[in-house]
This record gives sequence, C-alpha cells and structure tokens, in this order.
Amino acid sequence: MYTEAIRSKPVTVATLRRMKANGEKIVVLTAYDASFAGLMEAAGVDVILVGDSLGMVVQGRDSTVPVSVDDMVYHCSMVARGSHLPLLIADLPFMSYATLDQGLRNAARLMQEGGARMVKLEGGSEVLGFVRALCHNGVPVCAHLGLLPQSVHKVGGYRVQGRDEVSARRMLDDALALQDAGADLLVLECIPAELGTRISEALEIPTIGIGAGVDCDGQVLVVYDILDITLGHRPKFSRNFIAGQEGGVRGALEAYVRAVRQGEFPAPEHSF
Ligand SMILES: Nc1nc(=O)c2c([nH]1)NC[C@@H]1CN(c3ccc(C(=O)N[C@@H](CCC(=O)O)C(=O)O)cc3)CN21
Ligand SMILES: CC(C)C(=O)C(=O)O
Ligand SMILES: [Mg+2]
Repeated sequence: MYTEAIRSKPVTVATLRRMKANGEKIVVLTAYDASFAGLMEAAGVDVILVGDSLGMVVQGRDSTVPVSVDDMVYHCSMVARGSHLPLLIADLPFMSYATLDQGLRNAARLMQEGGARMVKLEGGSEVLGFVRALCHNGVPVCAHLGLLPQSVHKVGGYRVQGRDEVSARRMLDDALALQDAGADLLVLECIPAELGTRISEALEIPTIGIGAGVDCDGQVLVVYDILDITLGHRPKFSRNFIAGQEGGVRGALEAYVRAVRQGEFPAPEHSF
C-alpha cells in the first residue's frame, strides 16, 4: 500500500501527482541543514521544504519578514547536500518577488546556487503573472494560500483564514487560478478543515496542509515543532512526535511519516 515510501529514485512533480491519484498521502517537513535533511530522507519523507520559517526557529526573529534570499540560498544548499531523494522546495522570502524581474532572478538563485527543485511563494490572484513566468521558464512552483506569514504586518497577526463563505469562495477561486497559471503544488495554511477538503477535491494538483485538515493530499509541519524544541508559541496545528516513543529524533521523524501516511495526523484537535 505504501509503495512510495520505499524509493530509489528522486521524487518529482510526477511522483506527487501519482500519489494524489492513488490516494497516498504526501509527507512534507521543513529542514534547514544537511544533518536533518539526511535523517528525513532515511525516514521516508517525500518532500523537504526549506521554509522561511528558519527566520523564526533558527535565527530567533519574531516573523519571517527579515529573511533574505542569501539566507535561503545558504540553508537550501546545505539541505541539498544532505538529501537526494526528497523533492527539495525553497521559499522565496518576503519582497523577493515584488517585481517579475526580481522574482525570476531570485528563483534562479534558489535553483542554481541553492539546489532547489521547486520554489514556493505566498499569495493568490496577485502572483498569477509571476507563476506563469516561472512556469514558462521551467521552474516548478508551489503556491501558498490561507494564512500568509509574510503578510503578518498587513493582516495584524497569525489567524485562521477563510472562515466565512465569501473569503472561502475567494480562496477556492485563487487556488483554481494558480493551478491554471501552472502551479504544481499548493500549501494551505490555517484554514477550516472543510475548506481544505473542498479545495483539495476541486484541484488536480496536490494540496499540502498545515492546519488545513486531514483531507489535504499531504501534510507539512515545521520540524522544530514536532521535536518540541520551538522557542515560544507552538501553533495548535502542530504535534509533538518525540514524546511517547523511544527512538529519539529518528523515531519522531518515522512516527510523523507513519501518522501522515495512515491519515492519523492531523486529528480534530490539530484542525480548525
Ligand atoms: N515554529 C513555527 N511553526 C510554524 O508552523 C511556523 C513558524 N514557526 N514560522 C512561520 C510560520 C508562522 N506560522 C504560524 C504562526 C502562528 C500561528 C498561530 O499562532 N495560530 C493560532 C491560530 C489562531 C486562531 O485560532 O485564529 C494557533 O493557536 O495555532 C499559526 C501559524 C506558521 N509557521
Ligand atoms: C510552514 C511552511 C508551509 C512554510 O512556509 C515555512 O516553513 O516557512
Ligand atoms: Mg514559509
């Protein structure tokens, strides 16, 4: 049943599409260095995200806003050396895709200097032109809707998004438009579980949820949250996987992989 877990070939966009078609859950974790990337590969993680969350959990900042493209390239290149099979995605950080020109140049840096195989960017209708341009240049794209941490100062906090029908409908329309523009994958963050189901069923491309319910095609968490080493607030949608098992860090990663594959995580208490 879990055929994708035992792999010898690198994960590609085609692998992820096949997993969605077969109803096999996609397991994603963030990593910021070679050692963790190697452990995740060994545990059977499908996709590694070098998230701009590194600004908070590695650099100790209070948002992802100060993270630079240089920071992302640096961490991505380390993760690329530590793992070879998981698909490697890197976040384009705050304001690094404010213009098409800047965005294309910075995506090229993440791919060429960082070794990323896909870039991720936050936003809906406002980024469609950029997604199309990346697509035309052969850059695989992961879109990101719902709670957008790079907009925290505009929104005024980290809150569940898409609670009313008007904003839910707008998010679904944005998701369909991103797919049409050529996005290969979509992260849904901090939205009601029913909306996660609705968007995942409406799309051909896989969805990866974080606080978006169990029906997304895959799940992602910040690795420091599952190891319970996050400074300060740990979001409600995360779960401590190091407790209650004896395998240390390796065991926690394996427990996360198993829980996502079997649809045991997220449970209702991790969902909105
Ligand atoms: N350690 C860590 N984990 C993350 O998941 C994460 C980061 N850092 N940094 C970058 C972004 C920021 N994220 C966040 C940060 C806070 C909440 C949060 O406090 N959410 C509330 C929900 C409040 C509501 O009900 O509206 C929560 O209690 O979970 C959510 C996502 C997700 N990402
Ligand atoms: C939480 C995930 C989706 C992310 O964008 C990050 O780690 O930066
Ligand atoms: Mg991010």
